[in-house]
Amino acid sequence: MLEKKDINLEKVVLIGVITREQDEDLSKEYLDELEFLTYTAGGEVVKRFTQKLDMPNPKTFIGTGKMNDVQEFVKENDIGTVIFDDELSPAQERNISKILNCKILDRTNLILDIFAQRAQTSYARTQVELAQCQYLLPRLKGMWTHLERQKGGIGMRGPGETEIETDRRIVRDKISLLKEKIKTIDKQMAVQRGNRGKLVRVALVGYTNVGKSTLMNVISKSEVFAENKLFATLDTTVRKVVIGNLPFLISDTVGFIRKLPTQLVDSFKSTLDEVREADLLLHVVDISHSNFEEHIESVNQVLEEIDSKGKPTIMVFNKIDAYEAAPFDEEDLIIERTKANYSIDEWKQTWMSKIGDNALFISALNRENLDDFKKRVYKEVREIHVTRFPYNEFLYPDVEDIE
Ligand SMILES: Nc1nc2c(ncn2[C@@H]2O[C@H](COP(=O)(O)OP(=O)(O)OP(=O)(O)O)[C@@H](O)[C@H]2O)c(=O)[nH]1
Ligand SMILES: [Mg+2]
Repeated sequence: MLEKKDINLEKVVLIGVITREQDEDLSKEYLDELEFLTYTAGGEVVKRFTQKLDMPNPKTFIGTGKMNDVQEFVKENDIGTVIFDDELSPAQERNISKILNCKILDRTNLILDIFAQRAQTSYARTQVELAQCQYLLPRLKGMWTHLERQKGGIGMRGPGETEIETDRRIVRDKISLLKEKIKTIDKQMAVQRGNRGKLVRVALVGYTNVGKSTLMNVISKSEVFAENKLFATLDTTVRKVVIGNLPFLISDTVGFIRKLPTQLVDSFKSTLDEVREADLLLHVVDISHSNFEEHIESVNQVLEEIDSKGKPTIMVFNKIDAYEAAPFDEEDLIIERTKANYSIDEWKQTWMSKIGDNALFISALNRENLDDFKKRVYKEVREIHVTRFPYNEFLYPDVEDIE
C-alpha cells in the first residue's frame, strides 16, 4: 500500500507560530528543522510565514489576516503544499484546506510520510502503516475529498488516498490486522534476541542525523546506510564487535526528533525493544548543532516513554570537527556573551562536567578521539560483562592495556 517513488521537488510553504515561551531564534530553529524534514520528504520550501500568537487559533491555527496573506501567496505562486509546524486538529485541517485549496500537512503527517518513504523492510513498513492508520482514523471524514486524487506526492503516500471512501470500520480492521502482523514478527525477533545469549548489549541512541550510523560503521566496520537527511535509519541493525578480546553487541536504531508523533513511538515500540533491553546506552549528540541541548531533552523524553531513562548512559558528543563557536566581539560592550560563543572547552566546564568521564567528545567522520571512545566503552562493557560472567574476569585485560 505504501508507495515509494521519486517525486519532483514540490513547492512548499511553511507556517509556524511564535508563542510567548519561544523566542524568535528558537522559532527559526524549529522552522529550519521543518524545512529539513520537508527537503527529506522531497519538497522545496519557497516561503515561511510566522505569526506571534499566545495560542494557535482553534479554527485555523493562524489568524484570519495572516491566513489571507497565505491564501494570496499560495494562489499567486502556484503552491501545491502548505505545511504547519505542529499537529493540526482534524477540524483545523478541514477548515484550512477549504480556505487554501491545496494540500495541507502538519508536522506529524510529514514525519509519517518520511517514514513511509524510507521504510525498507516489511517490518518497518508494517509499523509505519499502523501509525498512518492511527493518524488517519479520527480524520477520515471529508479529508481531501475536494482535491483531485492523482495529486500524490508528499503526505499522500499511504492509506489516506486509496481508502478515502471507505468507512472507519475498514481502517479499524486494518489496524487490528497490522497489530497482529507486528505481534507475529515481534515473537520471531524476541526469539532471535534470545538466541544471542547473554552478551552485553550496547545501543546507540540519539536525535536524528547526529551520526549514529556513521559511528556504528566506524566501530563495527559495517555498512549501515548513513546520509545527511533525517531518518536515514528506520530498522535496527545489530553487530557483534570486539574490543580487547571482549565481544559485545552494538545496535544502531531509528533517530528521535522533537515532537515525535505518538503514533510512531507506539508502533515503533518493538523496534525500540533493542534500546529497552540494552545494558548500556551511548547517547550520541551532534554538538555542532546550535540546538543540541534541546535535542538531548527530546531524546531523554522518548527514552522515558519507553522506560529506558535510568540505564547506564555515556554521552557521546559527536561532530567536534564541525563545531564552531559564534564569533564574539570583546570590544562590543552591549552584546552579552552567550552559550553560542562557547568553545568546546568552555562547554566542558558547564553541566557537562557533572557527568565526568561519561562525556566523550569525538568526530566519527574524522575518527578523532576514537581511541578514548573505545577505551571508555570497553571499560563499561567489561564491568557489566564480569558481573554477568564472574568466572572469566581474568580473560580481559585492564583498560590501560588495550589498544
Ligand atoms: N562533520 C561531521 N559530520 C558527521 C560526523 N558524523 C556523522 N556525520 C554526518 O552526519 C550525517 C548524518 O549521519 P548518520 O550517521 O546518517 O546519522 P544518524 O544519527 O544515523 O541519522 P538517522 O539514522 O537519520 O537518525 C551524515 O551526513 C554524516 O556524514 C562527524 O563526526 N562530523
Ligand atoms: Mg542512522
